[in-house]
Amino acid sequence: MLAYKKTPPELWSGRTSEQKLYLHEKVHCGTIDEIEIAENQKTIVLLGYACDEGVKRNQGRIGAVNGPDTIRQSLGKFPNHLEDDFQFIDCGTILCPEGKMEQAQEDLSQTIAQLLSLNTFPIVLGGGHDIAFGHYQGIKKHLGNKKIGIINFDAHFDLRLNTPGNTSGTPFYQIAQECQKEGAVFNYMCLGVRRDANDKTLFETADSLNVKYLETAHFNMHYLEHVQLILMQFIEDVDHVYTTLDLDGFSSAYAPGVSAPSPMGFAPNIVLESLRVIMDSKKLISLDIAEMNPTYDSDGQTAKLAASLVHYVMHHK
Ligand SMILES: N=CN[C@@H](CCC(=O)O)C(=O)O
Ligand SMILES: [Mn+2]
Ligand SMILES: [Mn+2]
Repeated sequence: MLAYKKTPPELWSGRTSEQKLYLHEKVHCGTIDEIEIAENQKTIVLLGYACDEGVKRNQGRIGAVNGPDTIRQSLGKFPNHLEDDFQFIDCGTILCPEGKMEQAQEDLSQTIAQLLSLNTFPIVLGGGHDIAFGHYQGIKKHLGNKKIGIINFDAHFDLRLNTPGNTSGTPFYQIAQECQKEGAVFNYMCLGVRRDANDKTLFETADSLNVKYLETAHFNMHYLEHVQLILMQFIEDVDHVYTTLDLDGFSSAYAPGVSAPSPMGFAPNIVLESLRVIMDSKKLISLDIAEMNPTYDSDGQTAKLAASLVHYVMHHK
């Protein structure tokens, strides 16, 4: 691995108790090689991807390099409702030395494949949305020829052509290209797409790649039944689901701390309802949260939202 940082346990802090009432008291920090898993034990592993090189290349506002630690600091203060025999591990952060995004993605991919082979459930904290390319590669390494469905909650398709180079705006185009080369189906759904944040060519690319998507106007509680239905139909067609949550899909009223904010973005309740459908399917193999940018956060509210999402997923696994 090119660059990696073990999480210092002091990063996790909060109220103290005798009964591990808080997540900072439940978590164990260690490298992937130190993880010991008892047979049949449920294990959730947090992994950081501290990289905003892709955002920089995409002409965005940098700062997401500090996303993973900020989410950890917020999450540590949350209550722990996990069963005693449930393991919660923080296996550190993949770093991205200046300009080395592709190497960081490769390191992420290797680590994800290893975590999945250990039968754990990874939750990756970003970092720019280039996290998705590395994360997907790792899942694919582990699953071989199985059908992977990608569900992205995002204001953006992130289907920009990577001919000028890979960025935080190209991950799903890169995956689509790879699927095409291998003669595999590209199973990609994007929920919360903003017409005012994706140009005409991106909609054309999405259509030509048979991407399933819902625009923000139709991704809210008024359309709950429809949202549930299209999610169930999408999930039925694949063997496993990889979910990626780009915080910039949320309205900036909820998530100001991102590289590219969305004043007219979606609200948390429809995301939680969607996550419930995904988790009930029992096909969710791995998840990440992208684009946490503490530089632009206000009163830690985006970090808290990200931590709430992690908390929700952890407690429904
Ligand atoms: N990760 C994706 N980012 C968006 C950025 C949009 C913007 O700069 O406003 C994209 O490329 O589409
Ligand atoms: Mn994105
Ligand atoms: Mn986005």
